[in-house]
Amino acid sequence: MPPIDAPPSEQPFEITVGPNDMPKLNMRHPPSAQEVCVFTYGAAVTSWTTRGEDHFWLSDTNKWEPKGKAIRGGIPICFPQFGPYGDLVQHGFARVSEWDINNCMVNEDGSVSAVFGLSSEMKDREGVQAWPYQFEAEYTVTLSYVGLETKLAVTNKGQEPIKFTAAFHNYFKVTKVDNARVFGYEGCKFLNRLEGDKEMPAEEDTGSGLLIAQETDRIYLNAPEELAMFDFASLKVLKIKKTPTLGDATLWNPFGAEGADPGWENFVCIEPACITNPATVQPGETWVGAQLLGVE
Ligand SMILES: O=P(O)(O)OC[C@H]1O[C@H](O)[C@H](O)[C@@H](O)[C@@H]1O
Repeated sequence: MPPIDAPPSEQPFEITVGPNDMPKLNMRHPPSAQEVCVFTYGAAVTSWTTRGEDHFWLSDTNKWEPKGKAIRGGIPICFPQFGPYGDLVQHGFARVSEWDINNCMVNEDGSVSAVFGLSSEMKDREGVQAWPYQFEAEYTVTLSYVGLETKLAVTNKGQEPIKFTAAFHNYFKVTKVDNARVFGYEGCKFLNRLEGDKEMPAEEDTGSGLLIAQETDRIYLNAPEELAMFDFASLKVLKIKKTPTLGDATLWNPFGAEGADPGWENFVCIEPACITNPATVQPGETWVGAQLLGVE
């Protein structure tokens, strides 16, 4: 790690403000030339770079107003509800709530972590009161030699079991959606969200990955712990490793459908999630879901 008097560009943590004075944390891991930016609004990762190259797509339409609208791009956190499956706002309140920065640390192995917190005690935070449970959520973002890890830990602080769905809504940047091939979903059945969540059989494994050639909105069931995406133009391989607690994974691109973000051609959403088998947390217990992202 850099010495304490290292130049500002090498310091691991820097809290600054983004558009409209929205607080954000820049975290660096100089030995691997990685950097990540996380806004406290939604604890939203908005960029992750290796040697200056960003792997996340961020919409040009973002208004950067912390007023109930999620930042589109990066990694919105869907919690405690994925999509419209429940009584809460679409994808839950975590992505439209202001999170605290609980801790920033250099770990023993030289990796760096930032920990964000949101709990039912923070009654002033957007949406929190709409969920009738006592909870403490901790979101840890870590940069290490292997890549970027995001980890959501949810502790039940109440007296009754908590049930929720969640996802890391990754917006991966691609040169063009049809240059991308997704690997890992071969052999998995999926719910087709475009056909009322109809369960579809697994597609044939062609060995050359899945091409998105039309509007796609799917929840893959029992998705493997490792997924990957290859971009033919940039020759970039992106690898996703997820914990078994995130049994599902989605695949989404609106492909120019009505209302699609004008930048739709440049992202593919692959979202490790627990949707079809919601998480249940007993009083006093903690549920943990994590993903590790790497690029080659
Ligand atoms: O527009 P948002 O609420 O951010 O949701 C964006 C997308 O998220 C997920 O990928 C869902 O499967 C899609 O159905 C949804 O359109």
